[in-house]
Amino acid sequence: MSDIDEKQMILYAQMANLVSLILQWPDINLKEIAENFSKLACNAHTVCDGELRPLGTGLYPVISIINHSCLPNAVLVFEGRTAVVRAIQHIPIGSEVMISYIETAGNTMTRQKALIEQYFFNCACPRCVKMGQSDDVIESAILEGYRCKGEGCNGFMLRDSDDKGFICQKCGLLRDKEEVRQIANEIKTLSNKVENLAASDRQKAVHTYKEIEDLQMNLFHSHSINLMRTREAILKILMELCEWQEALAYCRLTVPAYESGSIKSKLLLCSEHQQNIF
Ligand SMILES: C[S@@+](CC[C@H](N)C(=O)[O-])C[C@H]1O[C@@H](n2cnc3c(N)ncnc32)[C@H](O)[C@@H]1O
Repeated sequence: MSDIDEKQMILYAQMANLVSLILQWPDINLKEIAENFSKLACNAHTVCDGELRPLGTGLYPVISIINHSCLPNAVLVFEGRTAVVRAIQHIPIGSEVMISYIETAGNTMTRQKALIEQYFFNCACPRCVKMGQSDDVIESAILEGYRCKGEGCNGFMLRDSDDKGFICQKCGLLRDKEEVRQIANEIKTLSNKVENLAASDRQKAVHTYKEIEDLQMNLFHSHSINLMRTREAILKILMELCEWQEALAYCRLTVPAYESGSIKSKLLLCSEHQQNIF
């Protein structure tokens, strides 16, 4: 409980009060109920269907002893209500089975933030202990950084020391920060628009997401998470529209971001996703 921030504590206390109001037991221990809510948050898992849509929360005592790694060797999937842990690589006898509690397609800071906020711990996995080291900086620049505009260059870019923009670490080309800002603003405007469209007009939503995709292809590295998320959104709507061939093409486009570096756990889910569609 000591690791939980104040806002979360207040939420647990409010939930405990609600339980007390419903049960009306004279000797109810509010602190104990709040503690139980915090234990549930750290040990429960989101139960998803075959298309990774969340169905609810489940507490599985055996699964809850499995630790987290941002470089997992297994994934947790659900067959109905049954939780299944599936190896995604050879796990030698005596090695620890590790799953990921969070979306692994994110840079170290993003992942650490998610783990602290949702599970209240500082991750000490082999990927997180490399934070700030060159491998980690490169992975972050690929997943969340900008694209080099040099013809055929797929280098990653880092902010230049004069703060004029971003320098490609492969060919040395500078990308002006004003240009980056302008495209980012256009993407933001379209993203605000598309949120309202997704429920009301799917065709228009796909059209707008494709405009965002074009801008993001110009702005971000080809393995960018932002680009992948836009493609996942297009894929979801195409599936709802039963546009299977185009959905398959988009499903395949989302794979490279997961293949980059170490994000292979999601691949298994992605291939399952494809099997469910086709
Ligand atoms: C679902 S439990 C996992 C089992 C737990 N280690 C145990 O002994 O019961 C989740 C808790 O394990 C710890 N944990 C899991 N993965 C970790 C990691 N990669 N780094 C640090 N702590 C971790 C955290 O305290 C987290 O709240």
